Amino acid sequence: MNTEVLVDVKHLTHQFHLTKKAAIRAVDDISFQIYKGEVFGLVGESGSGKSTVARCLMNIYHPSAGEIRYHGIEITGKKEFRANKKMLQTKRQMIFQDSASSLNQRMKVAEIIAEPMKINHIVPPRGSYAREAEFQMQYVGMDKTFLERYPSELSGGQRQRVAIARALSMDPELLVADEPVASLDVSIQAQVINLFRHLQKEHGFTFLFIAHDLAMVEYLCDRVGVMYHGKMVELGTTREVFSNPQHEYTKTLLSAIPIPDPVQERQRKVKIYVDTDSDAEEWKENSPGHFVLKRQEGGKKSAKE
Ligand SMILES: Nc1ncnc2c1ncn2[C@@H]1O[C@H](COP(=O)(O)OP(=O)(O)OP(=O)(O)O)[C@@H](O)[C@H]1O
Repeated sequence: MNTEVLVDVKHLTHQFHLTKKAAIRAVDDISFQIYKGEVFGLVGESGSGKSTVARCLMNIYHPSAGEIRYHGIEITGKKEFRANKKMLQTKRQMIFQDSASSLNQRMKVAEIIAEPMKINHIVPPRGSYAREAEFQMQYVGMDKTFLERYPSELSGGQRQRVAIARALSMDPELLVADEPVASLDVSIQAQVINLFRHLQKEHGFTFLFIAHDLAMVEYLCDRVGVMYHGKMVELGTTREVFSNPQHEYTKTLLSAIPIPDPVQERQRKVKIYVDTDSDAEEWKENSPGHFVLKRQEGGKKSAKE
């Protein structure tokens, strides 16, 4: 396995501030690396912080703490980001779960695919934007007749292929796909997953694949990180994690029929950190399904349930 590090995440933390005094810690001090050319899977239940990690990696969110290095460059710093903006915007591409809202509904497919090349002043390798769009469409298994259609005239699977074609038009080094098949029919999911596998092998991009479906992760990924409550509780090769899970949560995830555990269910609540006892009371009352913690100096927390 190539162990050249492309993305190096150290002590990444991200909080969403709900009010001046209350915040959700979506990602809580996690560290991991993504190697060049590998498929890295991020799994975990809904709300465990996967999308927040992805968005921090893509500079969509500015992390509350920690650092992210891409090719050794610290990209959370504004100065470094600006100095490397073109490389970071072209060489890292992201595909979202819902292509219906991530694609511009007023543009035809040909324009959608060519748009990032135009914005980034990239000369199309095949001579014209039209030819480049046609090539990318065929690369993702779609007929060129679709180029003249609007996203609303396509099925969910076709739209997701267009989103992939658009991302690949940038010749990315890192592709981040956040639950890219979650909104598709099961039969179409398999096609798109196979397409990802084929494209990754052929193109060789580094791939961060976010999913909650373990079968897909096992099929696609070289290594996997398991997230739980904003923490990365397990990290290893897919084979290691699937054959010998160490963390209780991973074991639960992997068991074919998860057994409901009232203690775990209680812990599964989203944590909200607040400053005072009265805030805690107020949040507790107004936020069923949340676990309210009082912030203490030195980072220690005490439960206020
Ligand atoms: N913009 C936001 N404002 C406030 N809280 C947010 C925001 N985005 C996410 N959160 C909260 O942060 C936590 C982590 O959310 P995140 O979307 O990163 O999890 P996830 O594992 O990707 O979940 P899913 O699989 O449902 O997308 C959740 O508690 C979520 O409610």
